[in-house]
Amino acid sequence: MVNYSGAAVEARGLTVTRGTRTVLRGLDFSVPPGRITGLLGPSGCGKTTLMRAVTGTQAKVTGVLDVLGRPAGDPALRSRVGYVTQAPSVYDDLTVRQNLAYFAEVLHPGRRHRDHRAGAVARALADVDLTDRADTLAGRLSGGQRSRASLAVALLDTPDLLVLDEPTVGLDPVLRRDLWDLFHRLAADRGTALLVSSHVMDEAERCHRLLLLREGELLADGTPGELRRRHGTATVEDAFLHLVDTAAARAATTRTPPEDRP
Ligand SMILES: Nc1ncnc2c1ncn2[C@@H]1O[C@H](COP(=O)(O)OP(=O)(O)OP(=O)(O)O)[C@@H](O)[C@H]1O
Repeated sequence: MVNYSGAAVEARGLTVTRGTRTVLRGLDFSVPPGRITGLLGPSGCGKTTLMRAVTGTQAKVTGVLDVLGRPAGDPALRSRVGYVTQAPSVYDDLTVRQNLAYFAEVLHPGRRHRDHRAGAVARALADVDLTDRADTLAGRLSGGQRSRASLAVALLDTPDLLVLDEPTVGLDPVLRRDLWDLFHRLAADRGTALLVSSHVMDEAERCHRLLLLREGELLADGTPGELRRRHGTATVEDAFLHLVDTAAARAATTRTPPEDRP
């Protein structure tokens, strides 16, 4: 269960520049514990950059960004924040169990942690339903199994915050459903806060809360139901399109000199 008070992530005026570009512009948002927060938006809008900032792997971050009550990137957060990037993070020439044992050893080296490591490896394998594949080389797994093996690595330390960058890309509908069921179990049973990015809008409906991002700005923040009601739409996707069109129209009006406006 969680051992911090308040939000898992609290951002105020979060701004990130990459190269000469401002990629995130003054974002205010929070990520609550025990809930799945979806981060949605078109390719290139800044989802990965936001996740990198939260996990302390992004340079040139300004504003306030607190994670589990500490500044993002604080060394004390290392074992409490799990991050799964878009690229699988397992070694192909090791079995799934050997991969997990290796990462567990990095996290908790030494003989005195041996029993703890064995327990953590067995639990992570069961969490992602790969126990029966534990002795298969990672290089021989299917795409979906490799994604789940990477997720198992992030689950080794039962993190309070799990940050997942497009975890369901390329998975078939059954695997996607199973993964979302797992995310819901982690949130409900362990109080884990999940921040999950996707550009698949039907996954938005599976989240408790949504952050809709476009060109580095937060277009909306609320539950799927709130977003649908606020914009009078049947789906979150329609609400998002409505917001995008409104933002584009506003930007066009701002660019047009007053004397040229009708
Ligand atoms: N190393 C970099 N240097 C400069 N700009 C970068 C760098 N990496 C990414 N960007 C730019 O930052 C912006 C946001 O990229 P980011 O990867 O965060 O978007 P995204 O929403 O995660 O996209 P996708 O859904 O395609 O993964 C993009 O316009 C991208 O071109």
